[in-house]
Amino acid sequence: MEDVRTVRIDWYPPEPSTGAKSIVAIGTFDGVHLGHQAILRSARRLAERLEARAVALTFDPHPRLVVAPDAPPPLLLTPLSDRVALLREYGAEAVAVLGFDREVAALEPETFVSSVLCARLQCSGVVAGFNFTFGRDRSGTAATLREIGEKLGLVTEIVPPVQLQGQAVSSSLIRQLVERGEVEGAGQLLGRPYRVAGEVVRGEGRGRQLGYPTANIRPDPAQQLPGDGVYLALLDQMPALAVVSTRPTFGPGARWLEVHVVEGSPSLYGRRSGVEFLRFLRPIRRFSGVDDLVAQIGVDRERALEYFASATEKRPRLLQGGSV
Ligand SMILES: Cc1cc2nc3c(=O)[nH]c(=O)nc-3n(C[C@H](O)[C@H](O)[C@H](O)COP(=O)(O)O)c2cc1C
Ligand SMILES: Nc1ncnc2c1ncn2[C@@H]1O[C@H](COP(=O)(O)OP(=O)(O)O)[C@@H](O)[C@H]1O
Repeated sequence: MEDVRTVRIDWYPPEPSTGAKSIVAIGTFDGVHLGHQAILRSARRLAERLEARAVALTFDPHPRLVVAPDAPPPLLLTPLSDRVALLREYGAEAVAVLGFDREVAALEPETFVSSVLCARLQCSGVVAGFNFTFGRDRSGTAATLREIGEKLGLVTEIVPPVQLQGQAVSSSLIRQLVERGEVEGAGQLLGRPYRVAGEVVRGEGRGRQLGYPTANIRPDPAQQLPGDGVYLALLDQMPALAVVSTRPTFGPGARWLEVHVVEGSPSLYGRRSGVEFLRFLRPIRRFSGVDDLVAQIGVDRERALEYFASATEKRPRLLQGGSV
């Protein structure tokens, strides 16, 4: 397919202002981590210099789902709506979401740049990460992008890898940390706590009987959940304990995310709530009886109260959504 007029592009906000030239920050951007944030900052700076608009171009579904359909699907750090919001928060004035399919994946690199970037996005400059690949068989690399861009008169910037404590920041590294329950490390690479959002649904009412009601959150099934464990967390900014488990004490079932707000009794059913994971507290255990479980939850709650008392003292912005 060399006619790209039919390639689907959704804009956020919906109507791009017509005629304005754009500087396009391009990538899958899952996680919108420190490396992605550096790309967005470069695009914003370039846009200001060239009096253009900073646009983030991202792909949905995740390209790996399309190019490797038989492999297990990658679990996302940021479902699309979160990703779009974060791209805007970190500097994109508009976000363009390219409907990624086999035809887009098969475009020649030159066609992608001239027809998608230049014709559809009115691009006058492009910014990508050092390891960006695109086009047929991922034959386009950052170097190819620079080469084609220069031929077409585009300003091109390639952002080198961002490192933290000697490690290159990457979505797959963050995914591994989240999966292992290392949410603090993941948060450092993201530049903010790892967040999972979803609707609060009714459970079996057991939590309330135990004296510790828990809001059951139903996340997007395509999002990576932290590994099983009890975590210090914020639920819509409220200090909380988040539990990821199969509830082994009551006979293992499906994996759930549930959250106990440590002070107060907010009414949460039906609401869309966000859980920010701050720190791993302990692994899940199978208790021999309900009394032991309740005693342990009491200890967990004490530790949470202590943590939040000292954290808010040291970092007053904690409860206003400041990074921890
Ligand atoms: C802070 C906290 C820690 C918990 N830890 C465990 C645990 O280690 N093992 C376990 O089987 N259940 C644990 N639970 C209990 C269950 O996950 C769950 O809260 C209880 O079964 C209530 O379920 P319900 O939502 O159906 O009412 C914990 C609950 C809380 C609030
Ligand atoms: N401190 C609290 N933390 C979490 N949820 C609370 C809290 N206080 C009240 N709730 C409410 O109680 C509900 C959970 O009660 P629970 O008995 O565990 O119910 P169920 O398992 O049936 O959802 C939550 O969805 C929320 O609306």
